[in-house]
Amino acid sequence: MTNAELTTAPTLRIPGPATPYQGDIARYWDGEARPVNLRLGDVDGLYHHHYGIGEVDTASLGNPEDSESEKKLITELHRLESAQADFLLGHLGDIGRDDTLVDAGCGRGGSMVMAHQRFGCSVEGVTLSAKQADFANGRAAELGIGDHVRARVCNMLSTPFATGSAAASWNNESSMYVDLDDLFAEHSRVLKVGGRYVTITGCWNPRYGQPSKWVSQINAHFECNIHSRREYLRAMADNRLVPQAVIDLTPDTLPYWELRATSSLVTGIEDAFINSYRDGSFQYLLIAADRV
Ligand SMILES: C[S@@+](CC[C@H](N)C(=O)[O-])C[C@H]1O[C@@H](n2cnc3c(N)ncnc32)[C@H](O)[C@@H]1O
Ligand SMILES: CC(C)=CCC/C(C)=C/COP(=O)(O)OP(=O)(O)O
Ligand SMILES: [Mg+2]
Repeated sequence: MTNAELTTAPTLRIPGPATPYQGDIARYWDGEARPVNLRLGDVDGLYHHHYGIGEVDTASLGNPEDSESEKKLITELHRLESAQADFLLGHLGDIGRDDTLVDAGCGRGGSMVMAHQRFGCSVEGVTLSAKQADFANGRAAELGIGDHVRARVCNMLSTPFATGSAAASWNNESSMYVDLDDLFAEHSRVLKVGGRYVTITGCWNPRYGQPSKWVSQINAHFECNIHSRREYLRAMADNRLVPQAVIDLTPDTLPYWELRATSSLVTGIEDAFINSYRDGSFQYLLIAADRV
C-alpha cells in the first residue's frame, strides 16, 4: 500500500493563500524534493526540514574509503537533525497525553511524530504546502497515529484552533517566512495562559550591525526573510510571550554544517551558513517563552 492510500481522512485545506508571497512559498515547498532531505528522512521515516545540532560521532562515520561511508554520513546528519527536534521538544514543559500541541510550519511532519511519540499527546500542524501536509498525514497513517497527528494546509497567522486550546506551540525554522508581530499574536491567542512557546530559528545578529551578505544569500536561496534577534524579543514582549530561555545554538550547529559540506548531498548553501555563523553575523537560537 502506498503512503497516500493509507491516509484515512482527506487533508484539511483552509482556502488561501492570503498573499502572493504565501503563494510563492506554497509552490516552493510543493516542488521541493532535495535528496538531502528525502534520503535523510528515509533513514527512519522521520522527515525533517531543519538543521542539526551536537557533536559529530566520528567513530560512526568509519573509513571514508569504505563502500558504506556515504550511508553512514547520511545517518549521522539525520541523527543530528533529530537531536535538534528533541532539544526543541525538551523545552515545551510538562505535556500530558490529553494536551494538544501546535506545530506552526510543520513541513513533512517529522517533529510532530516525535512530539506524539514523546508525550502521547495530539499534535496539529499547519503548512502552506498541500504536498507536505499530504506527506505528513500519510506518514502518520502509516505509523497508525493519524488520530493524534494531523497536518493541514493553513496559514500559521490565521489558524482554526480555539483560543487558549494549546498547551504548547512551536516554530522549527519556519518563522522567517512571516511577520513576527502577526505570528506571535496568533501563538498568544491559541496558547493557554501558562502555556509554552518555543522556536528554533536562524536570526541575524544586531551586534554585527545589519544582515551580512551571507544572510542575504540565505534569504535569496530560500525566498525567506530572516529577522534579527532583537525583532524576536521585541515581538514576543509585545504579545505576552516572556522568554524563559534564550540559547545560542550556533556552536552546536556548526559541526553539522561542516560535516554536511563534505557530503555528496550538498546544495550550495553550506558556505553561507558556515561563513555567517563564523563571522558572527548570523546566530542559531532557541527561544522558549511562557505565555503569560
Ligand atoms: C523550513 S520548513 C520547516 C518545516 C518543519 N518545521 C521542520 O522542522 O521540519 C518551513 C515550513 O514553514 C511553512 N510555512 C511558511 N510560511 C507559512 C505560513 N504562513 N503558514 C503556514 N506554514 C508556513 C512552510 O510551508 C514549510 O512547511
Ligand atoms: C535557519 C534558516 C535560516 C532556515 C531557513 C528555513 C529552511 C529552509 C530550513 C531548512 O529546510 P530544508 O531542510 O528543506 O533545507 P535544506 O534542503 O538546505 O536541508
Ligand atoms: Mg534539510
